[in-house]
Amino acid sequence: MTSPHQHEPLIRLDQVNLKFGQNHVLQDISAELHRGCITTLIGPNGAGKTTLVRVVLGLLKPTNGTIWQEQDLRIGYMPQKLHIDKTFPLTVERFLRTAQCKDTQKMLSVLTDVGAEKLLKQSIHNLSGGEMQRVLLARALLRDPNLLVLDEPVQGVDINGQLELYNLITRIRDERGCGVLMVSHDLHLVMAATDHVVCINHHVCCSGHPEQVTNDPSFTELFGIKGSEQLAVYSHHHNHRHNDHGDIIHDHDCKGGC
Ligand SMILES: Nc1ncnc2c1ncn2[C@@H]1O[C@H](COP(=O)(O)OP(=O)(O)OP(=O)(O)O)[C@@H](O)[C@H]1O
Repeated sequence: MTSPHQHEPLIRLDQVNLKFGQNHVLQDISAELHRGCITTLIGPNGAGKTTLVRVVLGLLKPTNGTIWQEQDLRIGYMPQKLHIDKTFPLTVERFLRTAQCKDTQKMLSVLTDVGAEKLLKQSIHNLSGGEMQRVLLARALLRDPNLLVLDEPVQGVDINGQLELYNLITRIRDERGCGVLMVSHDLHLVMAATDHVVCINHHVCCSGHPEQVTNDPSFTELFGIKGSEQLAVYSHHHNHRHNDHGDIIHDHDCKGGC
């Protein structure tokens, strides 16, 4: 979908810092999210990805730095995990109602958008990993978001299911023209459809366009030609290393990576 508003900024972070006590988790983070643009946030365990997402969601206030957001910003959030007590009977319909939606037609519409319209009356406890992710995505769409925030959306899903979910996210972006911020735990694989990659390890290590995987035999072997065409490796060009606390050690021959 093309729109005159495409690529307009939705949210802008400028020199954002956040400390939990002595733990300086976010250090001078500057980034922009745009309409119609998929931004993928990558980085090692404990790098501050989820913390940054929580700042974007407005759940955490930065220690210092500024955040500008468009007046009409509506965020749809898909969490990393959801713990629902197995003894608590819950259908997909009742689960979607927890997003303040009582309109069954609207629920069916978002479930149809994610290819899960048959699941409305199903117990949430009987869903496969991929079905659960689709239902979580449908819930995020109920608010008609112009920014979708997805924390590890393919977690617990097999490789074919992952590719399907990535395709689905791209289609939703194309149809709705919304911006997408996606957290990925994988340093090596980001989908080719990602427009922008931001790698953080407390600070922004590097950011830019993902590189297309073309003739890498291991990718072709793992994912097949179709899959490898859709996956890209993000090359890291660092001019620094980190010590054990994540602080920067300037080094023009960076061996440590992010
Ligand atoms: N509410 C909190 N209070 C104190 N420390 C926190 C809090 N939330 C996160 N942290 C700390 O901040 C650091 C970054 O955590 P965060 O969850 O943002 O990392 P992450 O990059 O998302 O990690 P992972 O890839 O493992 O999910 C960690 O050291 C974590 O212990």
